[in-house]
Amino acid sequence: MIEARGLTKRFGDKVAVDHADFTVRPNTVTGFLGPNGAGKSTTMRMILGLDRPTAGDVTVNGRHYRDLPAPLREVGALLEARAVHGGRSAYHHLWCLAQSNGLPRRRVDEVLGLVGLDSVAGKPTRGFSLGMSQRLGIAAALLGDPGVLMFDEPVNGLDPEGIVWVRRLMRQLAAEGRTVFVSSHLMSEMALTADHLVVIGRGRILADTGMREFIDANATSHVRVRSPHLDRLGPLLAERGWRVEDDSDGAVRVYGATADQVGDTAGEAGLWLHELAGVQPSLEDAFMQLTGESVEYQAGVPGARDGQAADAATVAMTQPGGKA
Ligand SMILES: Nc1ncnc2c1ncn2[C@@H]1O[C@H](COP(=O)(O)OP(=O)(O)OP(=O)(O)O)[C@@H](O)[C@H]1O
Repeated sequence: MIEARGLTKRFGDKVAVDHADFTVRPNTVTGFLGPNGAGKSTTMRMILGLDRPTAGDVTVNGRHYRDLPAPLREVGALLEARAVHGGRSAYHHLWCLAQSNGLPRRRVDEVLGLVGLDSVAGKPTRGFSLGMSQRLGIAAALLGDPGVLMFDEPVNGLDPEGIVWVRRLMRQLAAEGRTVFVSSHLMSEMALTADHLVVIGRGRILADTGMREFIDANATSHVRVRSPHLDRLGPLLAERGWRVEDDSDGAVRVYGATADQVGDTAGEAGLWLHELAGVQPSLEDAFMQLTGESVEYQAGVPGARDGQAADAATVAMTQPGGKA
């Protein structure tokens, strides 16, 4: 279990983490989400005692990291996959870590096998791809067989097979009763991996909630409709009080209605439909909705208002079939 209370970190004038309260529980994969610069790495570094909080507190299993008698046996972490002495082999790197934490040599072989690096164990890590470095970082995190695991962007640089492997590993570690805290920018991946979410924006905790609850609270389902008669159907739908917005490729999104209601409305008016589908909101939809305001680095998008974030660009309200 990881518990943060009032956790705060300032770098000069910059408040990187601002009175953060959250709990990361066992038996669960907890996703740590936030836009670039939101404070994820700083939070993880404070959990591991690498950065000292300016105020507040964070504990692992009720103790500060620095007070843990055998840290690697209690917490395993992957923060910077590349932060490995490049001249050492993967085996040597892990063996050094094992020795300094009183762990047996056989554990090095076990974790190398677990992450699929046994065939390159003797090679210097400077020749490793980012994906191989990630696997080595995961091996190091697992070395002490700890109950608490933290991974900062673990699927960075991994190929699709590697991504599926990490997903299964995280879920398996949680199923074994461990506390798994993982950050990732890949929303679709996070949606498949995490049960619980801690969302941070500009250093503040914006949500600490279940995955389903988070999506339901921050995004709405809609009905996607394509029709050669949108110019007539749109006003009919709007008359019934449903919100109609342009979707991509000439389709529209209808909010507030079920697919049956939209289909019936079209049928009663004798209008053809080429597509009618109920669409559940994604984690990405909910995340963008919640964090749009807390994006620190915003990119301009052609056609968007000044300073509007590319990812946070909102779908323009239009008359169905008309122009934005
Ligand atoms: N050592 C430091 N000195 C000054 N500012 C820092 C330092 N470390 C982080 N920051 C600032 O604190 C804020 C939070 O940074 P942090 O790296 O924790 O964010 P993050 O959520 O991990 O971002 P990313 O997803 O881009 O890795 C940023 O504005 C960053 O520039």
